Amino acid sequence: MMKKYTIENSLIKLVTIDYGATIHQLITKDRNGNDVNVVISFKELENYKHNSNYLGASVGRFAGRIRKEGFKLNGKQYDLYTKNDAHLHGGKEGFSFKTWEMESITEGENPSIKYSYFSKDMEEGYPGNLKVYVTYTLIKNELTILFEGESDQDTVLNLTNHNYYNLNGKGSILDHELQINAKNILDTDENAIPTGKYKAVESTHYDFREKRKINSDYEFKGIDDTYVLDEKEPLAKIYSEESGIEMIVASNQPGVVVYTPETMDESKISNKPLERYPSICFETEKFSDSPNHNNFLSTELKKGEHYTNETTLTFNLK
Ligand SMILES: OC[C@H]1O[C@@H](O)[C@H](O)[C@@H](O)[C@H]1O
Repeated sequence: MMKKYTIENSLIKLVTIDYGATIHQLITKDRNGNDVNVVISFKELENYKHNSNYLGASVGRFAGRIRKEGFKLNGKQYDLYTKNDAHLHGGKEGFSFKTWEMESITEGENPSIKYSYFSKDMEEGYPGNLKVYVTYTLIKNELTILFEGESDQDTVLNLTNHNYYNLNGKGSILDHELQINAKNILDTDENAIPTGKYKAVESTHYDFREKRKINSDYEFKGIDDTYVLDEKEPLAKIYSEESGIEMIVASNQPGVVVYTPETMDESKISNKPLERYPSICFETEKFSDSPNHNNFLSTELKKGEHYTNETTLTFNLK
């Protein structure tokens, strides 16, 4: 049985489940004071077990992709599970498909909930006994998602949360206004594996350096790419005129995978109705395939070293 836990303050209510340490619902108020669930949610918790979208889940041991040849660490070759010629989101059964331990939950002004997961040495082909944690904390109009980890051997680690946002709680994100402070995205091959080069967003539908409606200026063709974040706040910002809700994304990570599926299986989802391009993910993380690229920030986690990925979502009303 999956266990569901709710934390809330006067502005935000967060419902998580221990399976995948998943965010099930993230509820805030629109400008008329009505509740809006700003993430896409499955109706039945059971559906998170067959979650090929990784809806709301904590993703690991390696969020994103690693090339089919695996990787080398300290001169040793590590082979990984592959599908469609790539290793995706930690393998066949990554952290999104594990039951995490609920470590602690607090109430009051700044409520929080902390989950942990212990990944054994060589689980999914990765070296090192690894303990990871995710802590969700609400402070006023902010949700902070803090991932931490420690291993007893050198390993690689790249964690992220996989929420699908829609600031109206339904419909489409095409009318949302988006800003991403990135002049480059990662260039990728036919298997969505980075080539190691950057590609300028200038004069393409990827360019959100100036805030604009997603479907304006360029024909929107969907995005499934890594933005290389410029060190400028905010990393990303999204706003819906309809609800008046603005969400600001801040993170200590170098990249954000922006993913906008064209459709989602509405029969299993509680947000209704859904339209074309129903949601957008902001997966703040290090780059895909980093273990095979010396020019990318390293995803190596040395024995005993402490890993942190801290991402904060701020909700404002306009
Ligand atoms: O459905 C899960 C999705 O996860 C994203 O992070 C990834 O970039 C997409 O290609 C897709 O695999």
